[in-house]
Amino acid sequence: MTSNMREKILIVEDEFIVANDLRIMLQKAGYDICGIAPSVAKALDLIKTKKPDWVLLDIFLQGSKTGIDLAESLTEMGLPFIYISANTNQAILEAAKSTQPYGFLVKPFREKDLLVMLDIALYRHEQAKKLNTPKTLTLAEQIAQIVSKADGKDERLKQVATSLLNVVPFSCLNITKIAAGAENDQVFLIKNSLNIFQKFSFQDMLEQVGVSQRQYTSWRVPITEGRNQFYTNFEFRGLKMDNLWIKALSDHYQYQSCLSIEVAADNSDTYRFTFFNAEAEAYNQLQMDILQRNNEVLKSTIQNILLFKDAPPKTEAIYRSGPTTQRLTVPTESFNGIIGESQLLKNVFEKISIVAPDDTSVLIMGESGTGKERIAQTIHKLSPRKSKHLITVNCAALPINLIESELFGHERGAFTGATDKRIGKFEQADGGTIFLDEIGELPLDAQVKLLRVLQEREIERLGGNFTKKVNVRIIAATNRNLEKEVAEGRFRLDLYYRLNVFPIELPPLRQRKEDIPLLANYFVNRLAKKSGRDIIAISDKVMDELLKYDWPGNIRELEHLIERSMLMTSGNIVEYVEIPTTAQIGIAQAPGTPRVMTLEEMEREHILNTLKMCNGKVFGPGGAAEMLNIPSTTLNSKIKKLGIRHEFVK
Ligand SMILES: Nc1ncnc2c1ncn2[C@@H]1O[C@H](COP(=O)(O)OP(=O)(O)OP(=O)(O)O)[C@@H](O)[C@H]1O
Repeated sequence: MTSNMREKILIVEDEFIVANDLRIMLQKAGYDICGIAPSVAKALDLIKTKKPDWVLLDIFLQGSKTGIDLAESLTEMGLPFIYISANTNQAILEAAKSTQPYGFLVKPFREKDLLVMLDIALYRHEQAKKLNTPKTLTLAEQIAQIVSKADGKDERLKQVATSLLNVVPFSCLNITKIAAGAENDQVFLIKNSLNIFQKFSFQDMLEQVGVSQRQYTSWRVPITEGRNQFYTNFEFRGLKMDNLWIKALSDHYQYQSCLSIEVAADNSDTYRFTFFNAEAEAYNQLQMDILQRNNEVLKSTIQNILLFKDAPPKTEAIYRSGPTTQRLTVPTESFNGIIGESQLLKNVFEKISIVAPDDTSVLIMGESGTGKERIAQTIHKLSPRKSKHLITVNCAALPINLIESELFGHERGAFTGATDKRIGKFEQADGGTIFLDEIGELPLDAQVKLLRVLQEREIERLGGNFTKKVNVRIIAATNRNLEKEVAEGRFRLDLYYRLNVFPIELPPLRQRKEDIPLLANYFVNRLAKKSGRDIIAISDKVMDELLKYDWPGNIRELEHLIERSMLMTSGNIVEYVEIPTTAQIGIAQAPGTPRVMTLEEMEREHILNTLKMCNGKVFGPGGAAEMLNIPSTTLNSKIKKLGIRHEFVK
């Protein structure tokens, strides 16, 4: 690995012994330690006078300011930093993560861990500088974008809730006006098991929880309760005793902690944001500080979304209503075969344009069906390697015992059954690009070998005793949260850092609903051409239904649904679409007459139940495939097709 050995490092740490140990280790490795600061104030002084290249910082320091406060100033100054802390509390990790560090090392650590972490951080920082990587949007930037969107109020509120998840973990957000008798001026955003938010009005919520309006009124819910405070464990139980509404809500959804913050609107009304969590210790002062610093952002949510009245439905649309003979304007391909014009997708196009011409590794993150493979194909197509192969490997579809031989090849006789020599995918991709889909599924042994390819650019066939140089660009994709996989020991940290040099996050379809009409028309047109039919339009009613649905299976689900709708269309206008019911996607179904499940729904439910029984295990003995008596590759493709999310699959 190449390190820039004379990098100047500032250590911000209040425990002298730890700081001194760090200094000795780093100096021995050739770094220049330009100072040790026990507090944020001292650190800021030293930064001015000593001009470090890097900062290593602890979280809890002398004085009232924390390392997380300092991190914000470092970001403004463009100074890269790594946390070194003994604290592994989930809430603190979340708060630290929101400051976008180059790494987090947990004390006590081995000297080797420190040096590897720094080496990788330096490498990533160099790459980021070289590529001028657009930094991930801050919360304020994300919310400014959401506020200016044309989406309806509820949709934008749900998007705000999703963005807030980056700085504070919660399963429910309640925004309420603080005034006597203003209980109707409140909304609840509840996260379901698929991480999708649903909006409930006060009345809806009373119904959900099973509380009558009269009960609520008789409880005299204290209106000033919870001003800028967080309640965990004991205190939360105390709060429930004082506030029967919070008790009813929390008992119903099993919340065990909450955090409340007040925000004043321009019209002098005050609103309270209360976050609820099922963990008993989800909240602490750090998150409160972050939210207080973002007070303006919360205020903008009230001013521009909550108090905003939805305009009557747009009349201008590219789809047509009623029987019509006028042909649809079919979108031309927006960006090299990727359809969509939303701002979120345009940000992705910009990133692709920056990274495609380079050899940098790319990590594409996004839910299943968001188009990760398509993005990988586009990057390859726009790169100087376009005339060479793009080899795709789905790491989840490979049987565990064959993964290494698939990727790196094997010599004849390398293992029982290896009757012939095999050229692995890396060798096949030599000169071109390899796309490693579902990289999060790669077993740890294969991860070690992959790391070696990334570092040394060489492979070794199984059973071979020589190494071979390969010139391959790596694009990886995942629909898992790789950081969580790292934290739980299933994914190597060093490999994560190597792959995460240039991350591209693909937003789910529900966050860019403005792309739905374009995509729907594109699929109708494409399928009509393929089947030689003359289907020319989608009715307004169908398009409205498409726009209302949350699309847990994203673009793949939309494509399948359009395909099915077209089969049921006899004329030349798509007038019927069978949107999956909420019951199918894991949300409680509204009361009403029970309906008969379709075979596909039954299949989905049966697979989900089996996965739950097997703790998400698909392959191997005791796995879901074995129980269902089908090949694991078949089960895997059914899981994909039915839009079963990876939370259910381990
Ligand atoms: N922007 C787009 N425009 C047109 N078609 C798209 C777009 N994005 C995805 N698709 C289509 O949607 C389907 C799913 O896309 P893709 O296979 O790339 O998703 P994925 O994120 O890789 O899914 P998975 O994680 O399940 O492998 C494909 O048929 C693809 O062609």
